[in-house]
Amino acid sequence: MIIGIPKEIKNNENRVAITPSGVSFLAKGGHDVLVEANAGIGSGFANEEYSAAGAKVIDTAKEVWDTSEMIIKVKEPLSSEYGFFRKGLILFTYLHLAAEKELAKALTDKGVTSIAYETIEVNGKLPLLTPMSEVAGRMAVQIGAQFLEQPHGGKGILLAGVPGVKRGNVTIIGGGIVGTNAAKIAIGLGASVTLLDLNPERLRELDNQFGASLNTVISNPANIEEAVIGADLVIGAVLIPGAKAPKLVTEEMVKKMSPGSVIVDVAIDQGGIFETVDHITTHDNPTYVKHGVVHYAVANMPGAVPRTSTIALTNVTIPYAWQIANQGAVAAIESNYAIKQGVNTFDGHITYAPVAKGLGFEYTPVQEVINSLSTTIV
Ligand SMILES: NC(=O)C1=CN([C@@H]2O[C@H](COP(=O)(O)OP(=O)(O)OC[C@H]3O[C@@H](n4cnc5c(N)ncnc54)[C@H](O)[C@@H]3O)[C@@H](O)[C@H]2O)C=CC1
Ligand SMILES: CC(=O)C(=O)O
Repeated sequence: MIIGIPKEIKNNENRVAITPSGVSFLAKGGHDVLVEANAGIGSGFANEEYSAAGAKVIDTAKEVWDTSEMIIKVKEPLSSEYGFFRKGLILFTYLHLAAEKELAKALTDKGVTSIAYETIEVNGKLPLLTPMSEVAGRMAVQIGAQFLEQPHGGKGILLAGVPGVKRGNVTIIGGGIVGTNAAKIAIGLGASVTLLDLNPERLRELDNQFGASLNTVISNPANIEEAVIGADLVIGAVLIPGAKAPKLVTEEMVKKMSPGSVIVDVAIDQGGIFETVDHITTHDNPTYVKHGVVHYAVANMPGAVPRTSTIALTNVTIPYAWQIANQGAVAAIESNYAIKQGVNTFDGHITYAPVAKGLGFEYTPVQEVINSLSTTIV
């Protein structure tokens, strides 16, 4: 198969979808890998390393998109890339379509086979989301600590406190991968940490893992309000796979937070959990202040630590890319349930139920679409 790796174009997105060792693996398997010139520079991988690994380095994004049967990316295509879509093209990347109506429309209008990293599922877990959630969870605390500093607009507190001065309060909403990693770092910094989740079993596991250094609280509106109002830093880490994130923190709650507190809405890629987060921010301009509270809502946080993130991401994506490249999309979808769960659009249909519901579009199971096709699709 011809596999294309365009350079990422989102603001400060320095990750790349494949490392030179990933290229070598695919190339040795007989696949042609086209890498756009300088796609790996931000992650510290030079064009020459890709060439040496067996890739063909291509000057323009257009040539990469137009020549490839499968495009592997990191982030969702931006509108300037929609013109490259065509029927049967396989797109393997993060998509977060529940928060991206125009993209969902463009993918279905053009009949792209889009396979989203974040909905590939194995035993109820999301293995292609996990490493980036680990990165973002760990980053959320260091970013929050930075914006609590007065020169960065915060109230001027040190999360760790010092002898004789109390520690800062960190509230984490959602106790999955992001939440657990945020808790680990916040506890390590010496903050007083409260974590809320809907799932009592998850809270039990976290209680066993962190002991008395973590307050675990069941998530409901009253408990969220209490934990948010008393916090210096609130981290949004909720996920309902594929679906738009629920707005759990209301504007009234944010108004009651003390001035100079900080919100880091990691779940912004699925729409965010704070009513007061009304737009996605960027690494260039990461925060805004509303009701005296600093809001951070960057949807590609791992893009700021690209070397770590690229290696962590490609560790988990390459085996799936390998299977899709070897078998073609239809056979890979039919033979691997994890890949089937990743398919968000196929032949003009939305094939992932929570995305369809979130966008108000019709849902068609991918197997139904495949069965209805009389012609063979790659
Ligand atoms: N902004 C960024 O750069 C990045 C964002 N993310 C996003 O972070 C979010 C969280 O991801 P993960 O931790 O991997 O998900 P996860 O599935 O591991 O954890 C989500 C947790 O939310 C809990 N939850 C669901 N409804 C809840 C409610 N009403 N109240 C409290 N907890 C609730 C679930 O029980 C689960 O424990 C996702 O939207 C993910 O895409 C991940 C990586 C980077
Ligand atoms: C999960 C995701 O969207 C990211 O790492 O950018």
